[in-house]
Amino acid sequence: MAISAVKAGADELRAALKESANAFLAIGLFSFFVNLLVLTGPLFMLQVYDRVLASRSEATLVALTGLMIGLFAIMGVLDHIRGRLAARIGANFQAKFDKRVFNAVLDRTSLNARGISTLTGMRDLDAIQGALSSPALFTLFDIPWTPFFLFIIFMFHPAMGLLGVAGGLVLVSFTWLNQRGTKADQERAVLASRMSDEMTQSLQKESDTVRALGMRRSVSARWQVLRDRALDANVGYSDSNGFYTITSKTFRVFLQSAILALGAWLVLQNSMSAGAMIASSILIGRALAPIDGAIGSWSLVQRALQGWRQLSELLGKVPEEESRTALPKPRAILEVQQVTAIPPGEQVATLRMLSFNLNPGQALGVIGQSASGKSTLARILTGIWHPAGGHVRLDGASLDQYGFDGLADHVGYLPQDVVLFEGTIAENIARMQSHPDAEKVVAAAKKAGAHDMILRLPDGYDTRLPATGAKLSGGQKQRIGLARALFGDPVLVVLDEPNSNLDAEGSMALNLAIRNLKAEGKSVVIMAHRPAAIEECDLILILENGQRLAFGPRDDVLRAHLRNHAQVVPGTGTGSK
Ligand SMILES: Nc1ncnc2c1ncn2[C@@H]1O[C@H](COP(=O)(O)OP(=O)(O)OP(=O)(O)O)[C@@H](O)[C@H]1O
Repeated sequence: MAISAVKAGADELRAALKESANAFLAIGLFSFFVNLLVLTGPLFMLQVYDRVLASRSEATLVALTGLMIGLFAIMGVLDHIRGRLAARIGANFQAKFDKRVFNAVLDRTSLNARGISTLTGMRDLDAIQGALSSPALFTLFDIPWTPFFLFIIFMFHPAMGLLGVAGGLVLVSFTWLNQRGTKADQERAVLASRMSDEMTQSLQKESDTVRALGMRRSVSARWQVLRDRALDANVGYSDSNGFYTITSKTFRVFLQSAILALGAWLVLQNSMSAGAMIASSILIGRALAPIDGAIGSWSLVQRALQGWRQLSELLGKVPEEESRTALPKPRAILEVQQVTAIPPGEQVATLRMLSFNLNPGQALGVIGQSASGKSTLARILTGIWHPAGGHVRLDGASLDQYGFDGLADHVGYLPQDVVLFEGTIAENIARMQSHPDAEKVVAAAKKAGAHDMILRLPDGYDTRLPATGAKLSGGQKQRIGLARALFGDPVLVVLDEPNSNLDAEGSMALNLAIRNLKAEGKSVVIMAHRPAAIEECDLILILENGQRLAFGPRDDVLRAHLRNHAQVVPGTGTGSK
């Protein structure tokens, strides 16, 4: 992984934090006054012990108490405000990245790249948001005050100061040990629960297969192993973190008493006043609170840091798409020039130096054995994958010049496995637009020859589909998938095995749709296994091991390369090879 990509991702995150610079400054300012007001308690004690008790003046006590109440009230308000500011920094950060991370996660998933789990993207963002909004943030602002409070204790008596510093050092070592002792456990816990979540998701999706093949016991055993691992790591983490948290808390309480004991001894030696003894005890508690807080919120911070690293990597690997100059609607002229394709994260090319042209009104059938590269070509033509070499041009412009969303307006795609989303049939055809234009939806369905089939559904176009699209048969899904591909009047339509689930009626509707597209001057590419799909094709491309074996007019290519061409597409002549 290129370090520069991670750096670019981290820079993007940092830039977003910089946008909250004013809020950070305000928190700094409020923290300044909050910490200054912390002196209220010790000063009050100092006055009560050394002045009120000595003078036995009730009026002074009342005045001091009134002042103390006022100052504490101000401190409470300021502390509350900085809490609200922190919550807003976290929320702004999340709001800024929600869409960006969601898109990056989607792109990353569709690229199917290795090495980074896309599931963590949103959780990483939540973790950073959580840490930014939590009191962990204040630790950063409060810790610089620790030396100041220790200095005041020194002023009371050097021995008290030394005890405070020694106590602080012990707590810092606890923090360090905590960090070392829990990091591995925490990372293990996050990884294990991520893996079990991913498995749960994929099993949920394939629950029918799992049940039908009696795989429930074996997959649940595998899942259980992951769950147990996550649980083990979590318990380990919680044990060690808990140990350090409790030990440091107890130590801090002990230190407060120890400093009282030392103070009392110094008072007995007449080296210090009783007020200073009490004030020191309060101050030491406050001086060491941020260190204690750092240990307590360590898991939050650690998770946020891990999230920061992972998000930097994700955002660095999937840079934000630059805004492109919108191009006019292209003509259906497709040029594939010396294209080589390598699946993301792989080394070996699955398409090699492939070239062909397609003109308006032409349909190309792409045939070839399994794994010959047909679906790879579909992904390249739709811009899902970028060519590792060569160019794909639509009306002269390479596909990336249209931008990802822009391209989708011009290129329709029917994938091999049609997945419909939770929503109505109309929304699905309209590619999940929330208020789809009914006219366009019906036009696309009619073009796909799916209109009548949709009307026969219980609620017609408003039939609601569950997340799995489960209500429909394979053929119905494929026909709605075709309507979705044709929505918005694309000029190039790429159909990957469009008839694998179609009955005779569906096949006829498909062929009619292809004929109509050709008549409208669109171009169509059909990846085909079944002969019926290439009936309407003018051209044929035969792929073998990712290379072009033949390309040309359908009948010529079939006659030259297939022994049984007459059976493949009836009416293409009688000669055989
Ligand atoms: N996402 C991917 N990651 C890695 N390799 C892939 C990926 N998709 C396809 N391949 C590889 O690319 C090669 C071509 O696969 P492709 O799906 O393009 O073939 P196909 O001709 O469409 O096959 P089929 O007719 O069985 O659908 C195969 O060797 C396959 O293993």
